[in-house]
Amino acid sequence: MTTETSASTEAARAQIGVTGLAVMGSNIARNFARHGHTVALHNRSVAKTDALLAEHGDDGDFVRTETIEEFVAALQKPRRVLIMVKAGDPTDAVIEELAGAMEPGDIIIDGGNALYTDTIRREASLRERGLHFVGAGISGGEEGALNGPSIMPGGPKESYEALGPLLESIAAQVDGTPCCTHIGPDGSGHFVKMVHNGIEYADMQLIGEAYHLFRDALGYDAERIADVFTEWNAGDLESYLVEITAEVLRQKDAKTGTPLVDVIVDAAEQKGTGRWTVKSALDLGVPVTGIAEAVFARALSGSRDQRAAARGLASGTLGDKPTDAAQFTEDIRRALYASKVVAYAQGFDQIAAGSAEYGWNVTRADLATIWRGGCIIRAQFLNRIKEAYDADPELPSLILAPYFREAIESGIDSWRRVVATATMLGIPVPGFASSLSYYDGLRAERLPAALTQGQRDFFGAHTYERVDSPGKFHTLWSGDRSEVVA
Ligand SMILES: NC(=O)C1=CN([C@@H]2O[C@H](COP(=O)(O)OP(=O)(O)OC[C@H]3O[C@@H](n4cnc5c(N)ncnc54)[C@H](OP(=O)(O)O)[C@@H]3O)[C@@H](O)[C@H]2O)C=CC1
Ligand SMILES: O=C(CO)[C@H](O)[C@H](O)COP(=O)(O)O
Repeated sequence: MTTETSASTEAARAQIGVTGLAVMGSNIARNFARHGHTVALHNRSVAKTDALLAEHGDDGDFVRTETIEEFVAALQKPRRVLIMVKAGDPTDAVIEELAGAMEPGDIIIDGGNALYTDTIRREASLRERGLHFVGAGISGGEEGALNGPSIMPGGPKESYEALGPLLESIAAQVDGTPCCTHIGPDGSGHFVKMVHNGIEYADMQLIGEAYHLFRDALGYDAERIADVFTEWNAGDLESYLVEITAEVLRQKDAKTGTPLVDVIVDAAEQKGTGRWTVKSALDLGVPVTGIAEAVFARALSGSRDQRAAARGLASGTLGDKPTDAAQFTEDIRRALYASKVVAYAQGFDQIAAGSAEYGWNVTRADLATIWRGGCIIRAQFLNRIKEAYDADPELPSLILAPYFREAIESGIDSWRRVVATATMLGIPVPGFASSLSYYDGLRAERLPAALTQGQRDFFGAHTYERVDSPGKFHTLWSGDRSEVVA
């Protein structure tokens, strides 16, 4: 049923309003309408509203509006408005305009990729004006927005009571459970979405490294590599990203007839959520090496002038390529799985640290549950993560969960062979290598940090702890080098 009436001609009847009708907003609006909700539509430039109605007006019951006043007037109370515009200043501008037209008790939801500290600020400021502000991470891209995204709403618990059923109705469903749950107060929803994207970066980087090894160590063409990823997608690596990797690798370029991947410039771009994740991890003191390497790998790939200037640098003596392709393929699979576990473990550690820092009480098992469907990192694997956190919500590291521990310990030799082989062939594998180093660091009996502490005490009297006595100590390095209690 299509209803393309103007809001000024009828009473407020829309259950939800969506402002910002680009890729994400238009598809989410259609998703709401397809689930039987009446949706008020608004976009800064009316052309997008009209295009949506012209192409998809049959999806359900829409209310066309042009101005913010008309838009707000079209909504049932308490009014619920989903903002899907560019993050940053545009979001602030839209919030300000909406807040001026809305009433206490109404709910503004920001579904964009906002920085969580902006969300904390916005929530506090709107709360003072009597409005509920919900920062909701939404993942799934265009397809997910239309057919069921993963939704991570933060904000006041009471606003979730008015909002939850609506959001859950359009979210992806896995085993009858919606991929949407209340995450916690203020910026928690956008924080976990940010870390989700950081994990997305790490996962993509690791898949890219596997592809690189197949191409340059085994000499496989894109089609053959696609076959491997397709096969892997039927096993414990089953995931959206592995699935689309095969599709991208199989795609032929219409102009040249060669695999599309071979004509795409090898410079990865980024909008910023991966970088935010790493900055936040630095502030929280959580080592997210897999995510950081992925962000830096994109930056390196994009340093085109520097790379062009460095192209003739010597490789040194390289080793032999693997002779047993089947064995090396299995090694790469196990290295990919183990490195993935590390990247997810680090991301979940960051979520625990952020939750503790801001007092959010985020339940990691709930996150694993709602990331099983709809989002970019959706994977079989997340069922195992959910089980691990269900069994022990305070698990010190995902790596220690029996299932993951077994997977890593049984694949450790493969992991080492892959990193060693890549190093001997001059193939960069920052994701595989740093994950392995993290794993070795985590399990180490004794790290060289003792020396770091000694050096710090030497040049700055920063003190150290002893293995055999409590308290802090300092050596009089520029005196008689005796030790004093600090
Ligand atoms: N694309 C994706 O796959 C995903 C995107 N997101 C996030 O969702 C949000 C929407 O993404 P997407 O659909 O790609 O759209 P864009 O991020 O490209 O934003 C375009 C929309 O923002 C509106 N806009 C821009 N500036 C202003 C302004 N100053 N005032 C009012 N409206 C403004 C545009 O209106 P106009 O038409 O008038 O220019 C248009 O509706 C973003 O925050 C994005 O980060 C989240 C998950 C996935
Ligand atoms: O939020 C998303 C998915 O969950 C976007 O797809 C993501 O922003 C893409 O990031 P980038 O452009 O930095 O690769």
